Amino acid sequence: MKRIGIITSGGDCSGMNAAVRSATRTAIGHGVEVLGFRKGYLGLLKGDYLEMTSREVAGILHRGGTFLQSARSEEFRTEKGREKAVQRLKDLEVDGLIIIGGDGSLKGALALHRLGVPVIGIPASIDNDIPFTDMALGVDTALNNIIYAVDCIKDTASSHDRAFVIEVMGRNSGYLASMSAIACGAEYAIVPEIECDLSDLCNQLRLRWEEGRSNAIIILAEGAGHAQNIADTIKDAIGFETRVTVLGHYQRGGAPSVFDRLLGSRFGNSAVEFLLAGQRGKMVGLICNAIVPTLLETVAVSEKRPQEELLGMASVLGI
Ligand SMILES: Nc1ncnc2c1ncn2[C@@H]1O[C@H](COP(=O)(O)OP(=O)(O)O)[C@@H](O)[C@H]1O
Ligand SMILES: O=P(O)(O)OC[C@H]1O[C@](O)(COP(=O)(O)O)[C@@H](O)[C@@H]1O
Ligand SMILES: [Mg+2]
Repeated sequence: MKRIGIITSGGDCSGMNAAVRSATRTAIGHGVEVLGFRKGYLGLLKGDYLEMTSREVAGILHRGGTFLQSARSEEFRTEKGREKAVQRLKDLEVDGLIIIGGDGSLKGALALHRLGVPVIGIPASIDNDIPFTDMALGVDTALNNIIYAVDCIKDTASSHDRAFVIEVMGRNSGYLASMSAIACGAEYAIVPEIECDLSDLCNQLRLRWEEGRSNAIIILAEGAGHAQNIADTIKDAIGFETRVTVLGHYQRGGAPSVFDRLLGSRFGNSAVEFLLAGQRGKMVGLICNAIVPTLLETVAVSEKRPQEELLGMASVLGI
């Protein structure tokens, strides 16, 4: 291979820059040129790229987001769009592509692989909903952001005897909600994977209220319910004064944690090594602390569910 491309696609997350830097420098170390396409599949379709040098990726390791920028592209979802992307790669004499992104971007990577493009995917999404990797890039930093915010809210909740419903990200994934509930000692986590019985939640909070616990933290994954409705239901059922905080995109930014810097560096390095060694249509994943490649075909048809024992632990520790 003489020239490869790199893109960051879908929801951005901290650690993407570490992966771009590592992949770029690994390729350059092998004498391979690197093009960094801007804004994910959008830049690929437009032919909007940067010629990546070792200097180009200097000073980005500690920065959140992605300096290549990210986007969601409707055109790439169409067959015509993907054929245009393949032609663009041929015109630019790009022999292989590293795709850093979430579940959707990795499905796009599989589509390109089926069209004959040598691709390796890197899982990057704060949702941690991608199978065949214990952790995706960005998850650890997002969790650290959340626990900082929840700890702050706990101080004010206890000062005023209030219950807070704190909405965290995860439209279809309860990972951030359940793990942050354990890490912050929240009373309850509401996740999309498990039906929430609001009357049961209120009964439990009432028991605690009667025992003298006059504040509560309920962490809600954004896809699992409406924060204000839940807060109103708790207020009506128990008499707790309630407040809602939506953490929103704050969770996705900020300097990557040590874990995400190391993971991004390992993913970027292995992705290029695998690509140059002739592996095709695979995703690198972290499994039992080793970087393991899995076929994108397998990743696409598999589902990652939150670990039942951790969800159970979240409810037991909230007592
Ligand atoms: N099934 C699919 N086939 C082809 N391309 C896809 C598919 N799903 C997503 N994509 C492409 O990947 C982009 C990012 O996907 P999205 O789901 O929005 O984010 P993420 O990768 O973070 O999950 C989409 O805008 C689209 O261009
Ligand atoms: O960036 P947007 O368009 O506001 O989307 C928000 C969604 O992106 C995420 O932050 C990350 O999801 P993806 O990595 O799959 O894009 C979700 O938790 C959230 O629901
Ligand atoms: Mg996604």
